[in-house]
Amino acid sequence: MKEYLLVVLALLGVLILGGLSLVVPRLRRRPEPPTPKTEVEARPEEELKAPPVEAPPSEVSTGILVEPPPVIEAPPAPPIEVPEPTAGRLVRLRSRLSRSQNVFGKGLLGLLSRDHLDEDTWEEIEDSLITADVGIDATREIVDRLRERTRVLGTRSVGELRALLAAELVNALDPTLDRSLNADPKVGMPAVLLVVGVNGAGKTTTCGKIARVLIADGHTVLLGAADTFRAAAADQLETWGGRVGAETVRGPEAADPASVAFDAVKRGIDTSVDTVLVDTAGRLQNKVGLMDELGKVKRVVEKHGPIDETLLVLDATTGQNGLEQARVFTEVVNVTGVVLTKLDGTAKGGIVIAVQRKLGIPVKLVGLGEGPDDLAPFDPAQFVDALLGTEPLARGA
Ligand SMILES: Nc1nc2c(ncn2[C@@H]2O[C@H](COP(=O)(O)OP(=O)(O)OP(=O)(O)O)[C@@H](O)[C@H]2O)c(=O)[nH]1
Repeated sequence: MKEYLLVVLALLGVLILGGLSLVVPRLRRRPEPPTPKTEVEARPEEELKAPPVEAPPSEVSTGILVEPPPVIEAPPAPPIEVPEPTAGRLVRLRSRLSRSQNVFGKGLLGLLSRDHLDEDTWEEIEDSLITADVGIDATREIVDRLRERTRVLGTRSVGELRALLAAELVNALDPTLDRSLNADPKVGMPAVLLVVGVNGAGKTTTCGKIARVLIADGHTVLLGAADTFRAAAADQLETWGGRVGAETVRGPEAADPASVAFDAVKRGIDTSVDTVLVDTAGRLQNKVGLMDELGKVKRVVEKHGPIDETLLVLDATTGQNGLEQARVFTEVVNVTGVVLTKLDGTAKGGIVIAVQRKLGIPVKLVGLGEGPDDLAPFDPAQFVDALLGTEPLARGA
């Protein structure tokens, strides 16, 4: 009996120990926080079910032709612009000369209208002209002639004085000079225009604007990007050309400018355009190597035939300093015309007179703003009318 009791107790002990080993680990383990459901998991199952995909009916099984996927067309090329006509541009842009108008129209006319034109007044007139960059020699001539004519005239009305001043200024601008652009082709050969000047004068912009001037006047034009020094210049020129449908010939970066210019003229001959306009890199007149390079561009282009026009682009805001630069250019290439840019940004509009006197070369075009058609053929009478604020038809000089 005792033995039987011991066996029962031993069995009970085993059962109790076994039960504890099952319960204790459960009690020790801390419950894990529930992991937040992702947005997708949070959505009801129904929602997650993809809509049923219908298989396209097969042509074989249905006998119906399946349309091919639509062809995505390239965006249409921007329309070719029609540049403004060149006639009347200077009249349209006359207000751009407002800073110079203050000197000539208001300042000079005010002085001339004084009751007594004494020595001090004449000195003031002289100073105004010199400040407006007319240049000393031209100023002396203009003032001497004005003194003489006002003395002869005796009493003077404002209208008469305005007419006298206008006549003297037009005379100083030499209205007899030929200012037309030589841009007409010869038999089998386009006219070739070379555009030169110092850095930042506005050559590339002016090339683009000249292309528009020529196209407005009925020419076909090809542009040559021989400014291989400034990486963006060729892109800039190409954009200008693209707007008016003119092709641009360019070379690889840092290519020999003479070879790009040569290729451009060759392409112009092959495609029978009327005019090839060659843009060159800006260069300082005192850099001998760069000036020699310009001479080479000219010589290489001339293997095709003579250059018809070499335009020197001058920044009007550089005033008298620009004149010395200009002189050196005329020694290296045969400059036939001047383009005076940025006249809209200066009160020194008299620089037109000084440039022509110093270089003996006509100003053919003037830049009066950054807009694509803000380049005008230069006309002395219209320019003086604009400077003096005179109505074009009212000027009786
Ligand atoms: N206000 C005004 N700005 C002008 C005129 N002509 C050119 N410019 C500006 O002058 C700046 C220089 O023009 P660019 O054509 O790049 O000059 P660039 O001579 O080719 O320059 P480089 O190749 O560096 O020698 C540009 O911001 C033009 O918009 C103008 O008549 N009036």
